[in-house]
Amino acid sequence: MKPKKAGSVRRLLPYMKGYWKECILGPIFKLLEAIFELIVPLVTAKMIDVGIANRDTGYIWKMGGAMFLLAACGLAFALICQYYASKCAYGFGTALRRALYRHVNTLSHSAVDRIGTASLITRITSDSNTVQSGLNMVIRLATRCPFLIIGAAIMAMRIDLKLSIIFLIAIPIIGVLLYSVTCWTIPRYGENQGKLDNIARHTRENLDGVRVIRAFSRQDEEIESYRNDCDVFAKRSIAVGRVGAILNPASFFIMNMGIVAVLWFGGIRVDTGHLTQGELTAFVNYMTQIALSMVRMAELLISFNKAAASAKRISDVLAEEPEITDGEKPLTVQEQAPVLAFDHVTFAYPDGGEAAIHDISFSLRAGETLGIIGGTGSGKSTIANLIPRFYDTTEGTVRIYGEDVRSYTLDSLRQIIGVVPQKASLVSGTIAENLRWGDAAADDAELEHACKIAQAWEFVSQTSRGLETKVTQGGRSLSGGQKQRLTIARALVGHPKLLILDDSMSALDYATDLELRRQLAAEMGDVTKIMISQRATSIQHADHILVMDDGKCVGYGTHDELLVQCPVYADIYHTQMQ
Ligand SMILES: Nc1ncnc2c1ncn2[C@@H]1O[C@H](COP(=O)(O)OP(=O)(O)OP(=O)(O)O)[C@@H](O)[C@H]1O
Repeated sequence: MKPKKAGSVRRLLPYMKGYWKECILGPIFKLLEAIFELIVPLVTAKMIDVGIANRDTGYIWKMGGAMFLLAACGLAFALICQYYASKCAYGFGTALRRALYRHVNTLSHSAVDRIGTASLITRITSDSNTVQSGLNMVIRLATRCPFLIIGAAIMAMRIDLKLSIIFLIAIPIIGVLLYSVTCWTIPRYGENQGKLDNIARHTRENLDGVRVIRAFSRQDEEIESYRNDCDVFAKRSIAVGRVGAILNPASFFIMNMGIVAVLWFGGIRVDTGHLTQGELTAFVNYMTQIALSMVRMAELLISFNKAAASAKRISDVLAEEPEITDGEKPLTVQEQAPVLAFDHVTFAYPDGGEAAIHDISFSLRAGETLGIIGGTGSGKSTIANLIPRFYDTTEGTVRIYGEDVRSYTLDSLRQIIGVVPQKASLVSGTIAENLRWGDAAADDAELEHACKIAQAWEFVSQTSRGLETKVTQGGRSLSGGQKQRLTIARALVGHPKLLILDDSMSALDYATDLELRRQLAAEMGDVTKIMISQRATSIQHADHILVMDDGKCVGYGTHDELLVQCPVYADIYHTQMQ
């Protein structure tokens, strides 16, 4: 197994491809807006010192017009910047979400188990949105705020250097405040997203298991437990928000105290003739610009920190290298070689402790059927999971047509295998759309044929729309047995060479189970089948039966042989026959 690498925010940069132009032009237009903003106080000063002092109405109108023009240009530049920022941020967000979704689909089952589906959903949705908003904010403010702070400070210093000492004291105080709050909040934003994962996991489990919750009258307990998760998230978010919220008023307070000082000492300097009234007004305007920019800078930092925490979480997923890597050659059918062989296979789930199966060996030729039986948790599904490489073996080799499954490309390997998982799962859409997952090109006649073998045609044909009947999310509109039959039909549509039925007939009544097995034998005689079941009657006619107990093979042979040689099998069979 490849070690898990830590993600870095730099990993997200490639998704900016195609948006660098907007990312550069946006801040340039914002800078132009800021330059116009810096000129306004100078025009105001002229208006007061020349226009008002000399009661020159024409001059006042002229300066008023200049201010209007500056404002109009500033607005136009701001709008252009907003356009570029949105285009870049939304484009980047979309590319990131797509890449993340694509990458999650390449991850091995163990990586998905480790990260958790709920956390993956939060990362694809909430975290991507946070990064997207953060980028939008950075494009709009990251250059403008420092530029305005430095620019306004220089302009103010040009007006009166001595008076500037006041904001030269105020700015570092605010800087220290910003730095301290940022250092405190950054790690907490990351932790909070983790709490959001808990809420997502809880929501998912509760919605999936809503019927069980009602059956056990657990609504009150589940609501209480969900409320606790939400409370923890809310409390932590409020705590971080509170500290973040100090920034605005504290920065304003410090800057406003500075403005009071400027007005106080500036008034004295106006009296002594060192400063004009217009210059003092311009000075105060620059102070206000600095204050506002500092506050916006604080908001930017908060937004940036949130985005950085989310970017790290996304990057961690992107850093996961697919453990199941593609083999080199496409699978080709070899008539002479066994279709499937397990050669001393041992497998332990990552983080699962002891091996789930130990030293399993068997071999199957074309058209043969293997029945696997054993108690709960004995390792039956684990054997099935290793064939299409949902997991790779820890020791030993799984071979198809005589070659290690790892040598084949995943697509060609999985194309010849029809898997019917233990948990029947369908997606929203029509029955036909679900069945065509097996083979997108299959026509209606093929779908009908597959349904007939899987004993699904009877109920499908009875619905008013037949194959075009809608299936609700997860197949909730169907009974357990109907879902199982459709998932079997879906696997058959793909014309597999190897069919794996993982306890897929448990919801069928005995007569349907029998008829299904008859049809499979008659219509799919050349297909190699693995039938996992808890029912001895479902597998007793198989060519070979593998008996599993606590991860070990405790019997291998035909039904008659095992009745004599394998006490575990004999026990299961006789108990079920009673
Ligand atoms: N994703 C997983 N991560 C860790 N351990 C797992 C995982 N899946 C299964 N196991 C463990 O591996 C062992 C074998 O599980 P497996 O699902 O193969 O049993 P099974 O015989 O198919 O059981 P059942 O008949 O109940 O479906 C069990 O102890 C189980 O707890």
